[in-house]
Amino acid sequence: MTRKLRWRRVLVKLSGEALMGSQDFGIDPETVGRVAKEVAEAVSLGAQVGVVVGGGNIFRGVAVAAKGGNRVTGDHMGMLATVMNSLTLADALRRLGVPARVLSAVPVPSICETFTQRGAERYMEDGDVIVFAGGTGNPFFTTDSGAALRAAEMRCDAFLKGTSVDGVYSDDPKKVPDAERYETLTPGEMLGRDLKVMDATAVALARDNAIPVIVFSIRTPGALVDVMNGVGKYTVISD
Ligand SMILES: Nc1ncnc2c1ncn2[C@@H]1O[C@H](COP(=O)(O)OP(=O)(O)OP(=O)(O)O)[C@@H](O)[C@H]1O
Ligand SMILES: O=c1ccn([C@@H]2O[C@H](COP(=O)(O)O)[C@@H](O)[C@H]2O)c(=O)[nH]1
Repeated sequence: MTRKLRWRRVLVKLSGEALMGSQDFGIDPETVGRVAKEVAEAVSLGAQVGVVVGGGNIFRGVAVAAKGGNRVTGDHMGMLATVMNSLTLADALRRLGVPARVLSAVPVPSICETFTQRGAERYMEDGDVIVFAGGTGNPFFTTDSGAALRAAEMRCDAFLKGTSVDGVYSDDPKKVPDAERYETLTPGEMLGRDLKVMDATAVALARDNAIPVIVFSIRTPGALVDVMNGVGKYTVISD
């Protein structure tokens, strides 16, 4: 018996920091392999999958600005960091036999294709996993906003944010141990309470396009497939 798919097409946002594994910086190949396997399993359920990887394991523009440097240059470097993460994830997917393509909002034509909505649509319909690199292509944004933008452009049925915590809490659970996890929240509640797990632009963009956001822990093995099957621990943000 074939299980009914919860969503036909999903955008999976993976935290850059999750790719570090137990390291303090950079890319841990073993962790990338484990995450790629989980994406491959999501694909095997029959869904069309787009992925956005953050860059926090390598570089964030705000870190430059905090030290008095040029924020725009810092953001350019951050976007290039997401290209690096995307390349390694796509390679790991291909090693598992999953066709994967990196489409970057920042043109680096000798390395990967430049993002166009039409190109991405064609590849997704063919069943390729698209790894959307370079965020929005603009400074002063984050990959969460880039992911919400791609989810809207690609008409995804859900935006699955895989991060280092297993949902949205009443406060940052890493700082406030007795913070409570929400099962569901509306985007209005999320924005009104200024909850920080993802930026307000991303929440608003998903809300305006009626795309539910599911926040789950990509550090928990199997959590992505559980979310696809509607089980496990996560928070749903939707009206
Ligand atoms: N109310 C909250 N509920 C849950 N997490 C929160 C909350 N407030 C702050 N956080 C923090 O937000 C973090 C997730 O945001 P962050 O931007 O660090 O991750 P990311 O987007 O997954 O990573 P990256 O930028 O590397 O892609 C969590 O690690 C958590 O500590
Ligand atoms: O649209 C975008 C997306 C990202 N950036 C820069 O990249 C880093 C890494 O992304 P995270 O979302 O923080 O993981 C980000 O801090 C920005 O510096 C960008 O400029 N525009």
